[in-house]
Amino acid sequence: MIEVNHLHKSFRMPSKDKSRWKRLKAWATGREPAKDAVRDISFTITKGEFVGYIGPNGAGKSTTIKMLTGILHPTSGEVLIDGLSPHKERRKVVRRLGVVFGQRSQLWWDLPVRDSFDILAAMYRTDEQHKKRMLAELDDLLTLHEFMDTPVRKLSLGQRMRADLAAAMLHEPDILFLDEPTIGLDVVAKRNIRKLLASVNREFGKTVLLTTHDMDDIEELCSRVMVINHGALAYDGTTQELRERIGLPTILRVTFRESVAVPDNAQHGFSVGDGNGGTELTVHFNRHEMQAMEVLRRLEQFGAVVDMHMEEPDFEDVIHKVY
Ligand SMILES: Nc1ncnc2c1ncn2[C@@H]1O[C@H](COP(=O)(O)OP(=O)(O)OP(=O)(O)O)[C@@H](O)[C@H]1O
Repeated sequence: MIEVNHLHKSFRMPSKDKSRWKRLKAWATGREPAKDAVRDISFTITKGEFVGYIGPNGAGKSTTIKMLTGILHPTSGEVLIDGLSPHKERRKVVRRLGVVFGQRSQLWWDLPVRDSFDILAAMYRTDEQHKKRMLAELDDLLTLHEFMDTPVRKLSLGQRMRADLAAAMLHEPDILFLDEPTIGLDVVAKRNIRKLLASVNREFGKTVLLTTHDMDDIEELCSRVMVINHGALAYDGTTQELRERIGLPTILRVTFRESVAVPDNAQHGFSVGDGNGGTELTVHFNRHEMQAMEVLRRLEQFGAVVDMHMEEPDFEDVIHKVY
């Protein structure tokens, strides 16, 4: 179980004063300006939950995760992992945690995957038999044998993510922190990783906290989502309720062979945006109510369509809408 109570983190920022003396004085007296990266966050995650932790760049996600793992000390407030404080009892806590960073691997770049696992097993003092049993279980789940003897630098991104996931689970932690595990993957690899993450949660019973900028990750995997913005928790609830709250329209940009004039009519099922009267028209529609093909079919009554381009609402707009 993860308990977070009134968590706060502020960073002291170097003074911008031009005078070196004043900058030194600000540093020595602790009067440098402070930046609040995480502001009074509280939540509880119970065993077996799969929770999304989302927010725009700079919102405070990594800072929170770093406090949960004991890398950073909170300025105030408290984190408890199974009743233990990560920064006071770091050794005990890290045994219960597995962490995957999509942007950087915790494996040794030039070594075969197998050697990285050996090093990690030694670091966690996992005995040989236990390691073999765990690797066999993880191989069943993640098909590791395909690349066990390949140096990490030669793995595809999807394979590297599978190897990193195995590395994070080798010491059998109950809790996984996944920081953008699908970043950079193509559609097929993303789908595979999502399937694996779902099994890790359902079959292995791991509690998962997932940070991502990919709304599909959230929609497919998480029963609960927390949104953080400017360091504060803006939403904590089910994905279903979040989806309903979002309700932002999808944008369709359509190019017609000739200029069109489309009357803005609620009966269309879409609303007309920029470009009416010209050849490039923007329309907005709700994907939950109507499919893009149906919108196109209706638009074709007004002229021949030669090209189209669909855009989902911007992630940050979605988050703003959540407030
Ligand atoms: N060591 C640090 N010193 C000063 N400021 C920091 C430090 N680490 C983070 N910050 C600031 O705290 C705020 C929150 O940063 P954080 O990395 O937690 O955001 P994030 O939500 O993880 O963003 P991203 O999605 O871009 O990874 C940002 O304004 C960042 O500049």
